[in-house]
Amino acid sequence: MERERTMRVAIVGAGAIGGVIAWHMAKAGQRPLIVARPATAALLASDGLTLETASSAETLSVNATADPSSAGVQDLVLVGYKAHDWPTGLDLVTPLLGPETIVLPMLNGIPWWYLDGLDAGFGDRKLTSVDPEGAIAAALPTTQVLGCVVYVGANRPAPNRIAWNGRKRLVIGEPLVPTSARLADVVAFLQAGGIDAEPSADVRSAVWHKLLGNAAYNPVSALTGATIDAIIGDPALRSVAKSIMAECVAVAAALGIEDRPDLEVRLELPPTLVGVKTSMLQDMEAGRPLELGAIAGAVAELGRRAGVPTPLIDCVAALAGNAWRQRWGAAV
Ligand SMILES: NC(=O)C1=CN([C@@H]2O[C@H](COP(=O)(O)OP(=O)(O)OC[C@H]3O[C@@H](n4cnc5c(N)ncnc54)[C@H](OP(=O)(O)O)[C@@H]3O)[C@@H](O)[C@H]2O)C=CC1
Ligand SMILES: CC(C)(CO)C(=O)C(=O)O
Repeated sequence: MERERTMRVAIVGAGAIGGVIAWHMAKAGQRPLIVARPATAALLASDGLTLETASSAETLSVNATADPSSAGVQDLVLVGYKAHDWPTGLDLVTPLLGPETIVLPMLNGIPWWYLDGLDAGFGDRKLTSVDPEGAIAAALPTTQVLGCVVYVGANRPAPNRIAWNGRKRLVIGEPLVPTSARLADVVAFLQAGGIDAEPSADVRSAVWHKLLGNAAYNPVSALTGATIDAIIGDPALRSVAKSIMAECVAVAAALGIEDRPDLEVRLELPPTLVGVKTSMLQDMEAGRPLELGAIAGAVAELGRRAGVPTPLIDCVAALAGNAWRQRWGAAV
């Protein structure tokens, strides 16, 4: 309880997900420090952070800075970058870190730390598709990281305005041990901040559970413009999504994940995802890079190491990357 009151907490990257989490924590009175690039930080500091839903909009004042070194060492740093922004975004994260700081990466896909701590011989621990130069692993020892799986639906129509579709669930777990006191502390702190945080004793299984949907829907949505319900409702796209899920399950099984989901059940649509554009479709429409490395490339990379082919994942990712280049004219 004492730790809860005195915890120094920063949220780096207040995009759609960081914004939803920051807004709820601010609403609960926790006032985390938001660290962002200068334009976003200035707007947040002057105009506050607005969360809008289908029926409401509320603006809260927030603490925001573009200068993490002025903030000093934090107890907990939540990071809301897309996977490919982590290497360049480290500059805003590292000044906040001391030896005891816990880093909570709120991201989709296979995280850079995935192979650290696994006994099986799948080659070295570096995942080229998500940490090409090893910069993230070098800056953030896995001992300081808590794994995190994000169940939130949101987009960001303006840098200080978040459109929220609902859900604010974070599944959090230790990468190297099943549980710990710090995991319980972080979960309790986030719950006190209004976040539906829950601990997982097997965060890698939780990563795969969520990834099945992202791998199946996000690249297909970027290619077709379809919302998730439209993909599931179209027999041909549903079949593609199901086959991608099957490839993911095969890779996960080869890596020792025991969860064998019924894919027809996995393809049932939760009401919260009706009409939802995936984050990758939002990126395709806005000309922002696609998060293909973490959501498709890393599955393929792990598959290669474990001897499991992923031809459909490779094909759909190649098509989505090519479609982005055709539309936006640069490398992705
Ligand atoms: N959106 C969604 O519904 C969901 C997203 N996710 C996952 O959550 C993660 C975050 O996604 P989301 O919130 O949508 O992403 P957004 O694109 O909305 O936000 C990304 C944030 O990162 C910041 N950023 C990017 N590059 C840098 C950099 N080099 N230095 C500093 N800041 C940087 C941006 O800053 P700036 O303000 O300056 O632009 C922005 O605040 C992703 O892995 C995504 O897949 C998971 C579930 C649902
Ligand atoms: C589950 C889903 C589709 C929710 O928005 C998501 O994770 C994403 O958009 O990347």
